[in-house]
Amino acid sequence: MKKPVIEFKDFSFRYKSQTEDTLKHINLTIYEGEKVLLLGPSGCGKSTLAHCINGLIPFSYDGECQGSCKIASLEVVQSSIFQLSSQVGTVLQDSDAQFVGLSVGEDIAYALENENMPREEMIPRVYQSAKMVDMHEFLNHVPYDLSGGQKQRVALAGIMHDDVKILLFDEPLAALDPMMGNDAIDLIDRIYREQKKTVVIIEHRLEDVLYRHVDRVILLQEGKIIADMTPDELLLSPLLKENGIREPLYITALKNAGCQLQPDHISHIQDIDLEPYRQQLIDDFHQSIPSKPQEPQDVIIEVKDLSFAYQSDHQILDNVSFEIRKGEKIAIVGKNGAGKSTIAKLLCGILRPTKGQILLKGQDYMQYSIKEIGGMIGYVMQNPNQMIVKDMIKDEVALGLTLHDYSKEDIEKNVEEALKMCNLYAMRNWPVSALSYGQKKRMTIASILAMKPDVMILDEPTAGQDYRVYTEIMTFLDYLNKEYGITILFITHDMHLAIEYTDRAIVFSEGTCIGDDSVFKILSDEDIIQRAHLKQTSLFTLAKRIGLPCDAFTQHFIEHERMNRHE
Ligand SMILES: Nc1ncnc2c1ncn2[C@@H]1O[C@H](COP(=O)(O)OP(=O)(O)OP(=O)(O)O)[C@@H](O)[C@H]1O
Ligand SMILES: Nc1ncnc2c1ncn2[C@@H]1O[C@H](COP(=O)(O)OP(=O)(O)OP(=O)(O)O)[C@@H](O)[C@H]1O
Repeated sequence: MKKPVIEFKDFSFRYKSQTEDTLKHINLTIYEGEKVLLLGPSGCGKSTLAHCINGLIPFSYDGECQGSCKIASLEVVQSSIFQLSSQVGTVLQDSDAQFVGLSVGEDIAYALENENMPREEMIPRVYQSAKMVDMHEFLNHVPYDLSGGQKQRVALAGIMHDDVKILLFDEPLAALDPMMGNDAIDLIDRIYREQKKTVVIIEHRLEDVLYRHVDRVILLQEGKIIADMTPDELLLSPLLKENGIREPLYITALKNAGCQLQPDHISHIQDIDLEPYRQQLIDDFHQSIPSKPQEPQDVIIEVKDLSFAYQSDHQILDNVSFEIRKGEKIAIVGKNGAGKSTIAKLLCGILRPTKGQILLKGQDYMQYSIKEIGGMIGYVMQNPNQMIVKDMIKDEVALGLTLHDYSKEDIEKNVEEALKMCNLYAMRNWPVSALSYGQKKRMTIASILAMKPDVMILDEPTAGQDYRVYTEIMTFLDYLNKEYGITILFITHDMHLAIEYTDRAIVFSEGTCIGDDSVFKILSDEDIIQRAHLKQTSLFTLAKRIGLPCDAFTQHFIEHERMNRHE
């Protein structure tokens, strides 16, 4: 008989500053050794449910609980945070918020130190874990100097030693490069199988999580559980579409071609029997009409032989050169720590090159002040918490405009427009602290949009967003690009975003530029994929299995999606 380890019975929770319950009458039992995926649109209460499991509610977040929530037989409201934290290990969405050590090594060793493990035993264990996430060369580094994905890797390494029953992952993939994302899902799967832990994963990237077996998917909507089923059942139901969650790309491709899906291993592209769908996919593919390439525009940014080091003995970027033309949409892709955010900071003048030159509209960057560059090039950082200064949403979005001496009327107008565009207008008078992570991210995009820059650089703009918001943000950026000619650079680990919304990819690996071509060509190049830790989407796998050309098949899919969006 399976033993329940997480039990919610008619459980509701209301944050102190909210007038309505965020979680409403939750009834949910998760059994020992199960792997469960928690899905739902942004703001539906996934992280709030996670906070109840790891004890942050009621200990760190003020509010009112009703009903019962038992974790490993402990009634949460009657237990201490220490009792609960010895049962649950958490990897958070915001990797900055979870460091406890002063160095990477100390951080990974934390759980072992708590167990009083002797040093000689601990050192090889820490090295081994760091090696599993490819961070063994960073053991002496300060966590705060790491790239976003490197921080997330350290958090994953740390959790491997936790002697806990339950492991909770709140968007573990958001900052990881595609190859590491796969490795992380493998790693979680291994811990689940070998150590028989109960695993709860919150993640918008359904397809990436389903890469390995999941027992159940729980779907949350406006604080209520609306579905609890197997992945196959969920993929066959209309629930994903109805709730604004992106289904795996190969499923969409099969549906686009008019295939009637059968309930047969459809949650794994490798296992699915494609015979019943083959002819339909081929016929649909042959109806493709390729779109016309765009005329090239003037160069707006020119990067020449650029090198950069944070510390003189450690080169981060080495002799990087590329040009960006007005109106282009470019994906900057590559391995965690390759230097993508560093290049973004150089492009918007926050950092200055150690060697080489950057030209903006034909003039050397050195001739502009940081404020002037900031008016022309907007940068939306990866972690919204690193950008936020003000307490109130409206003030935060107005901040850049105020600093650039815009008139009161223009500030009002631009802020209102940007908030509406980012679907935050209804929350304009809220404090920033009441926003979910995904909502905060949208607010930081609104702050930059309000400035109407020539070039926008967005570092993982859609990480942590549900598909509805993802599509809204991306369609909107597409509109800004087409209507106003704004040049857009996306730093992204999301290969679907790259193929669907950009025309060109610049690829970085270990501080050098190893590829600069159309996204389809880049993702057809096995060598670049390996070196830059990229990943072919499931569309490539589907095309390969059917025997169609991968890049043309992907392009056909993208054209179809674009047409659907504009209908
Ligand atoms: N500390 C807080 N105080 C008040 N309200 C909050 C707080 N944290 C979250 N909320 C509200 O609770 C709702 C659910 O937030 P939660 O973070 O659980 O959502 P989520 O499903 O994890 O969203 P996302 O996918 O965007 O991270 C949101 O509407 C948010 O505004
Ligand atoms: N302030 C800093 N001081 C010292 N080293 C730093 C600092 N910021 C970043 N680094 C190092 O520079 C390298 C490049 O980091 P960067 O953030 O540019 O990578 P990235 O390609 O954006 O990675 P990710 O995909 O993980 O976000 C990494 O090895 C990182 O550890």
